[in-house]
Amino acid sequence: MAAKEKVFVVKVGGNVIDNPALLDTFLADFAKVPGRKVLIHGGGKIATRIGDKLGIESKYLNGRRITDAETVDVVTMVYGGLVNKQIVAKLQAAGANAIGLTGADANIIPAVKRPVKDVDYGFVGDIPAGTVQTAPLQLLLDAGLTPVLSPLTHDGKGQILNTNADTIASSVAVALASHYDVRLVFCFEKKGVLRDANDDDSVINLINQDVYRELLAAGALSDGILPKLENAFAAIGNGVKEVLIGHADDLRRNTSDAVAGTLIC
Ligand SMILES: Nc1ncnc2c1ncn2[C@@H]1O[C@H](COP(=O)(O)OP(=O)(O)O)[C@@H](O)[C@H]1O
Ligand SMILES: CC(=O)N[C@@H](CCC(=O)OP(=O)(O)O)C(=O)O
Repeated sequence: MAAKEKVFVVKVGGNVIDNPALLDTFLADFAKVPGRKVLIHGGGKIATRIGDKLGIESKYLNGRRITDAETVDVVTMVYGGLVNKQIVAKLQAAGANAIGLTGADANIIPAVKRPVKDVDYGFVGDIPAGTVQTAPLQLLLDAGLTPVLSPLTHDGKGQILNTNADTIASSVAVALASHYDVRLVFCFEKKGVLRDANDDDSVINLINQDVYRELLAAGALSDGILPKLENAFAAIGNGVKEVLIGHADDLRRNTSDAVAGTLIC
């Protein structure tokens, strides 16, 4: 069988997006990543700040934003508009022919509103296995374009849903893995997953299920690192060839043969 072509699926998070110098360096590096690539961005921090200005308080539970009717409007404007279009413009300036999309565009990411159990997350979308549509992404990639996806999905009935950007990255990577050799790289402002969240140099180079359980039991993981690891394991368990979690400044290394940060296996 012929070897599959390679695709890099890269996710960049809110702390990087909120730091203009870090973001510019990251986007310049991303533009230079050779071959087919997809960027997924977050922007939670900016949505929180703009929500505050509008008098709309942000509430999170288990790393997910509780998204009521007012909040879904804020995140639609911030993720689908401001953040997505600024990233696309910067990538164009850096020489990558980027095209910015939400998961509603071309029906790339149909989702299901999270059912109310103990908690009502509001307009938060879960992505059922096998629903991401790869055909539009393949068309764009074949045309030499670089899709830039915001963390918005839709329910097929006209409602935009807010979906954690790490979940989007993992689901897109898994879907593309049927067609390509996929390396998924989560980029944030730490050098990797840390054994001690207060010690930036305590990076764990390799995390398997046993180490993951041990870290959970030790209480070493909190906030946004929880959905990141859940999504990283979902990707590696469902056909994605390589999954890395590292610093935005290490993107060049993490899209080459070298690895900097945490490898998930
Ligand atoms: N053990 C840990 N290793 C790394 N980050 C951790 C750890 N425990 C908690 N965190 C927190 O998780 C955050 C990463 O999640 P998040 O802010 O959602 O990332 P992103 O910017 O990619 O969206 C880090 O900024 C850090 O504050
Ligand atoms: C449901 C949910 O929590 N959605 C996220 C989407 C943005 C995101 O994931 O941004 P980061 O990658 O910057 O954290 C939120 O609104 O915060």
